[in-house]
Amino acid sequence: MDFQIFPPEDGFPQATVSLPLSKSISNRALIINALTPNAIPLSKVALCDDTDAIVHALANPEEEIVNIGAAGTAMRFLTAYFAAKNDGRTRMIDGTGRMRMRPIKPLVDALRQCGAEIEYVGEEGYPPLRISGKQLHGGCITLTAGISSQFVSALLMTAPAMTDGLCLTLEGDIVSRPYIDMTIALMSHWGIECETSNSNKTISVPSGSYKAVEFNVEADWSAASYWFEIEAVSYGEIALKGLNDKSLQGDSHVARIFRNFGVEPDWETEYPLLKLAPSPDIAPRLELDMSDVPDLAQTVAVTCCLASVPFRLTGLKTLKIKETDRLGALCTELRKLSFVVESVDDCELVWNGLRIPHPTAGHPIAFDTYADHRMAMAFAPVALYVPGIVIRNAEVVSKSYPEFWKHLANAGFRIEPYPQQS
Ligand SMILES: O=C(O)C1=C[C@@H](OP(=O)(O)O)[C@@H](O)[C@H](O)C1
Ligand SMILES: C=C(OP(=O)(O)O)C(=O)O
Repeated sequence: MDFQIFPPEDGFPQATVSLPLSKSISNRALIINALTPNAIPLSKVALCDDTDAIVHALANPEEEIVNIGAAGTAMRFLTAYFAAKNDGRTRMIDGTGRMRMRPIKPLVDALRQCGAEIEYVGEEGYPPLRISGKQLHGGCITLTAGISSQFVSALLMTAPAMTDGLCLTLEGDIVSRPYIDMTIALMSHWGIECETSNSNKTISVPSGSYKAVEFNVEADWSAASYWFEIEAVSYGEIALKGLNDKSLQGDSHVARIFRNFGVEPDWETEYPLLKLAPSPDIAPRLELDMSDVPDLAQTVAVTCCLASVPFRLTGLKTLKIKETDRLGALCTELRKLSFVVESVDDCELVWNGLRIPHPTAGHPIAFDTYADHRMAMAFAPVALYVPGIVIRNAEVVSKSYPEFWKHLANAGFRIEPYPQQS
């Protein structure tokens, strides 16, 4: 379904938004709980496709084909989990067409070194995989850390179930480091302490049992980022229910990034209220290394364009292997708004302020979403700038934030189905 979006009539979005729960935290908590003897069930987890994929797979261990859809974390975490599950079962784990293009070789190689039996069903290095669950021995291994931190998290979480534990040395640059720190922090909550050494490049995990504990999942800071974007271009009144200042999520960094646009959360109010300074001191240009916060790249790039802030975002090499090639998708879609944004060396996104009008032939500007929830959510606020834009295949938001459109409507936006073009 395609949606046409109009801003609130008075131009000021107003809402108290009940943010979704963090899918990254939910997915880790579910895997760790599944490895915990007599675990205490989680009272709430994120309600979204990526978490549903893990909930379903864990609840149906007899299924021979595990379909995780488009969820990268589910593919990587469950590969390690099922490889280390000593139940003698063989399962095939598969996902969408795009998932079959997302690399998994470093994780498979590492698990094989730990004793796992995993085969590629199709192309070498990519899902689907055939996995036979067995007792892994673990040991000392090295892993390239520049493709996805999810490989590291998957290995760490399953390591206590390996007879010798795991000593993991990360090679090369480390992408998405805060997600590794999140994994280590959650394992500690469940009673397993990882030790880091060698400038944080070596992580040792003892063999042992997680302890049954209670746990509450935080609200999702990546989802909050779209509300920061809305505030930055509208002077709205947006309260973000459930948002935690002291968060395990690296994407909480969005609060610091958005100071560059004059937006700050007020933590003194009942729910954190986003505030835009009356005469915001907007950065003339942004230079940001995004390697710790790749999921914020779309939000920041679109906001910069709408706020006329030229930028250079670096550390983006993983964007090409996410739900879509996000570098290409951003350049193509921002071009529809006249912004000439360029991808440099497949790892940077640069806009020097150049704008070249893009003909619309009298039609509303329609943004393609490439089966990527973050494309839909980052471009929706453009309606404040060009009323009546269209977001194609708007249902993609269900990957992490199914209620996004409902929340946008609650904030005063008018959202109408738009006839699909053939
Ligand atoms: O571990 C996680 O929960 C995630 C890690 C990141 O992936 P990469 O490590 O592949 O960058 C991030 O983009 C993804 O949305 C969630
Ligand atoms: C990259 C993402 O998810 P995943 O890698 O888990 O599919 C995301 O949610 O932006």
